[in-house]
Amino acid sequence: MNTKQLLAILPVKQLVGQLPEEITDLTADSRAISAGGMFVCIEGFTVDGHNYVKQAEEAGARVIVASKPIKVDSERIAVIYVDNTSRAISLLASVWCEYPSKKMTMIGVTGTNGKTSVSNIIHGILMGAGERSAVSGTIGFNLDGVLYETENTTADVLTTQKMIRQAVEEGCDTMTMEVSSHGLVEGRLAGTEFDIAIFMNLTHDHLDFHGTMESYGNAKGLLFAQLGQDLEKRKVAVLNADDPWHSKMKEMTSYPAFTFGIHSDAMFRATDIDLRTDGTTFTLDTPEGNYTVEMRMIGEFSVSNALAAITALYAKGLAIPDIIEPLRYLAPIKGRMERVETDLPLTIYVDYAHSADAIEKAIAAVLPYKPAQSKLIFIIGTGGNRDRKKRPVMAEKASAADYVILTTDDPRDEPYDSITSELASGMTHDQFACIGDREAAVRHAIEVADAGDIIIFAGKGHEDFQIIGSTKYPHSDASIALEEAEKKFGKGLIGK
Ligand SMILES: CC(=O)N[C@H]1[C@@H](OP(=O)(O)OP(=O)(O)OC[C@H]2O[C@@H](n3ccc(=O)[nH]c3=O)[C@H](O)[C@@H]2O)O[C@H](CO)[C@@H](O)[C@@H]1O[C@H](C)C(=O)N[C@@H](C)C(=O)N[C@H](CCC(=O)O)C(=O)O
Ligand SMILES: Nc1ncnc2c1ncn2[C@@H]1O[C@H](COP(=O)(O)OP(=O)(O)OP(=O)(O)O)[C@@H](O)[C@H]1O
Repeated sequence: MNTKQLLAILPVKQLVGQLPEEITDLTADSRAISAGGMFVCIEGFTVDGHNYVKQAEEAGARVIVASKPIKVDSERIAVIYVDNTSRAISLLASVWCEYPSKKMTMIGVTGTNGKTSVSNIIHGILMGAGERSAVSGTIGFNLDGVLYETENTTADVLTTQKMIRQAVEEGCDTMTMEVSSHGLVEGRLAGTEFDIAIFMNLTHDHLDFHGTMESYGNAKGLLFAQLGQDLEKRKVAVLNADDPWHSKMKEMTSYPAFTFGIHSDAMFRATDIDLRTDGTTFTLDTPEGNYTVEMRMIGEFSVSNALAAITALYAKGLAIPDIIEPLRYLAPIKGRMERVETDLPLTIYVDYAHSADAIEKAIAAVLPYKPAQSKLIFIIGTGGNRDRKKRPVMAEKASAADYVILTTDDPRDEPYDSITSELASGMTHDQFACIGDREAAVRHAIEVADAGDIIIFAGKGHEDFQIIGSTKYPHSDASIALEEAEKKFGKGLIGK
């Protein structure tokens, strides 16, 4: 790209050296720079990008954007000094990618729980309806059926713009993004113009980062505030009327709000809900009449997620029958109360619940169907070096199961005992075991299981690793469980 065109947007404090005519690449990662590129030094939580100038120089960077004095070979490299490099990369990213979000319908989904589920339901319905669609979030960046790995739920600002541009180039009509509170606060969505913003819920999580629920709620509110004020644009807030925080989100925007709910009066409401172990049926009350919805996902929380997706797609302009028909065939979302296919005398689910509310909802999804003499065994862990206040609250909710195994979920540098004992302090009964080593915890679940029991392995969901120290080790709850179950119950497993 022409350098002057790229830099026109930037408030430059000082330029040292000679700018090249063209820039071949833009990055904030010295490990990813290519010859002729521009490297922006970002001060992160862990390291300072200004310390990687030498690597960028060696890799062929031609321009460096910095906010602190740096030393380079000024014959070869131009340095642009700005006040704030994080702000600079946001501005540069939008110009570099040519404001791609304006060229598609952009849907943002926020909330403590349900972001991955809702965004993938929307994507699945659109794909089922024959549209080209992209979705980004915890599971990765899915571009019209091809999955790319991502580091964060909401990627950094440059990666975000590059993903949206790629979706535009691939001819996608819609991109749905999971919007985390971290992403909003850190400005990762700068330059992303959303058309539809969805709010799911706000419950205890991430208080290590946000401090209070109020500040956490305000962070989520940014998605709605950032819809803007240009009333000539057709933008819609889609809000969960069952969550009290929805009125706060409504206050954050002047665009119309479409509501959905199960327990509250809402524009899109689910009634006559039939929750089963193999799927769910409900009546959908809408401004355009009533419809019967059938889907393969289980639990009341999935009804809420489906309502959010239906309401958003209606706001986008789809006819209701065209939304609910593909929904009927949609496979359950990976790692979200996903039943492991086996011919064992056990029912096994893999789930991603790692907040108190999600644990409560996951258990409630199966408890009513537990055979009379059987147990519900629930395995839950928390991450090390992260929000510690949520541990006892999570265990309190897990106590709804008959037998609970308290373990770790990416212990990082924290000792196992510190995690499991803080979890144990919230248990309301004594039918539990603390087993910090997650593999041993999974094996223990099978050891204590009898024919007819239900086991939920919670917290890992789609993830296939466990982070110990700073190393990612391969780990699959389902594979370990099936291997152990094969020893105990014999052969004939169909599962993964
Ligand atoms: C606390 C936090 O937000 N951390 C994010 C942040 O990392 P950081 O500030 O530590 O980055 P850093 O390692 O200090 O690097 C600073 C700069 O130096 C550069 N660098 C670094 C090393 C090098 O060799 N060369 C180099 O140029 C980096 O590219 C970067 O530009 O910037 C990184 C790049 O964008 C993110 O991947 C990282 O997310 C980490 C992995 C993380 O765990 N984040 C969590 C808290 C988070 O954001 N979670 C939410 C989901 C929450 C939910 O469950 O709802 C999310 O959206 O993912
Ligand atoms: N609407 C909901 N309300 C409460 N719990 C939910 C809801 N949807 C899903 N869950 C529970 O939360 C877990 C995580 O769901 P999902 O991945 O969709 O949420 P998320 O917001 O993307 O989570 P994360 O922010 O950690 O990526 C699920 O495995 C399920 O147990």
